[in-house]
Amino acid sequence: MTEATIEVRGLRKRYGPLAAVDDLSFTVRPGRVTGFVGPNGAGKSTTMRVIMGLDRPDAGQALVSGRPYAQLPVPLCEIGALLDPAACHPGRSATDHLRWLAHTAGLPERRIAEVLTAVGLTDVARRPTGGYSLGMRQRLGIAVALLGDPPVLIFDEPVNGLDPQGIRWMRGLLNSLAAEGRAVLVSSHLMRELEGVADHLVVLSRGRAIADTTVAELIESVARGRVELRTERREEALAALTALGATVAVTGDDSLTVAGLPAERVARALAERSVPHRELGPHRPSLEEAYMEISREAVEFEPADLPFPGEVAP
Ligand SMILES: Nc1ncnc2c1ncn2[C@@H]1O[C@H](COP(=O)(O)OP(=O)(O)OP(=O)(O)O)[C@@H](O)[C@H]1O
Repeated sequence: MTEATIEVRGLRKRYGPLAAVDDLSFTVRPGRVTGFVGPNGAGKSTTMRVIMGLDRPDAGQALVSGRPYAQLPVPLCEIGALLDPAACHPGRSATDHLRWLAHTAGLPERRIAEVLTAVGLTDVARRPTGGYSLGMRQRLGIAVALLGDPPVLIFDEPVNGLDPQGIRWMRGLLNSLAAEGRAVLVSSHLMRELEGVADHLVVLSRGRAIADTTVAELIESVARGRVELRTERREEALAALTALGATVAVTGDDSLTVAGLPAERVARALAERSVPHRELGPHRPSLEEAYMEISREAVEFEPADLPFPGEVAP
C-alpha cells in the first residue's frame, strides 16, 4: 500500500512579479501533525491550493500519496481539506450538503451521520447553514474533509475565529487524526497555536522554507548552548560577561541570556567579581521565541533587491 504523504518538490508560484512560493520542498508524513507556519502572505494558502489542484504551479509539483491531485481516483477518499469554512450554499442544511458530496463520491449514507457526530454538529445538522456561526461553519468544513475517511488531511488556519472551547476541541481532533496514522498538515500564522499540537514544523518566510524540523530540534537550534541567569546586579554582570567576549541580552529586570560562554565560565566570572546570581542554567526558548528568532534571521539574510510577496516591484 502506498504511504499516506504529501510531497512538495521544488514548487514555484508567481503572481505577476511576486514569488508567492519559491522553490519550496517538504514532506508531510503519516502519524504526525506537521505545522505549516509563517506570517501573513508567506505562501501557505497558495501551497495548499496547489496541493489540492486548485492552482497550477509555475514549476515543481505537489504529490498526494505519490500522485498529483488530478490523478487521484476518488480525491475525497485520498485527501480531505479545510481551506474555506464558508464554501457551502447558505440555504442548504449540513446534512444535505454532506449528502450531495457523499453521493458524488459514491460514499455510503452512514458516513454523513458519522462525520456529523465526529464534529459535534448532529443537533443542528438540518438547519440551513446560512445561520451557522463561524465555529459551526468551521466544523462543517471539517466534516467535509473527513467524509471520505482520507489518510491525508490539510487544514488552513483551522482555529481562526474559534472560541477557546472550539480551539481545544480542534487541537484534540488534530492529535487524534495523527494518532490514527493519518498525515496531517495544519497552517497557522501564530506559532503558539501549534504548540503542543505539531510534532514537525515547516516554517515559511516569503515563499521559502526557512526550517523543516521537529519542534525539539527547532528549540535546540535556537538555544545554541546559551545560558540564562538572574541577578540583582544586572549591570555589573553584563559588563563582566561582555568584557569576556560574551554576547549578553537583557531579558528582564534581573535576568540575562548569555551566548558565547559556557555555564561554568559564566559562574566563575561572576564569582570572581563577587556578583551574586541564581537560577543559572541552559536557556530554554519557547517555541514562539525560537520562531521569532529564525524568522528574524531569515529576513536579515534576504537579498534586498527582490520584491517581496505583497509588494509591488518598482
Ligand atoms: N490570486 C492571487 N493573485 C495575486 N496575488 C496573490 C494571489 N493569491 C495570493 N497572492 C499573493 O501571494 C502571497 C502569498 O499569499 P498566501 O495567501 O499564499 O499567503 P499565506 O501564507 O496563506 O497568508 P495568510 O496567513 O494571510 O493566509 C501574498 O503576497 C498574496 O498577496
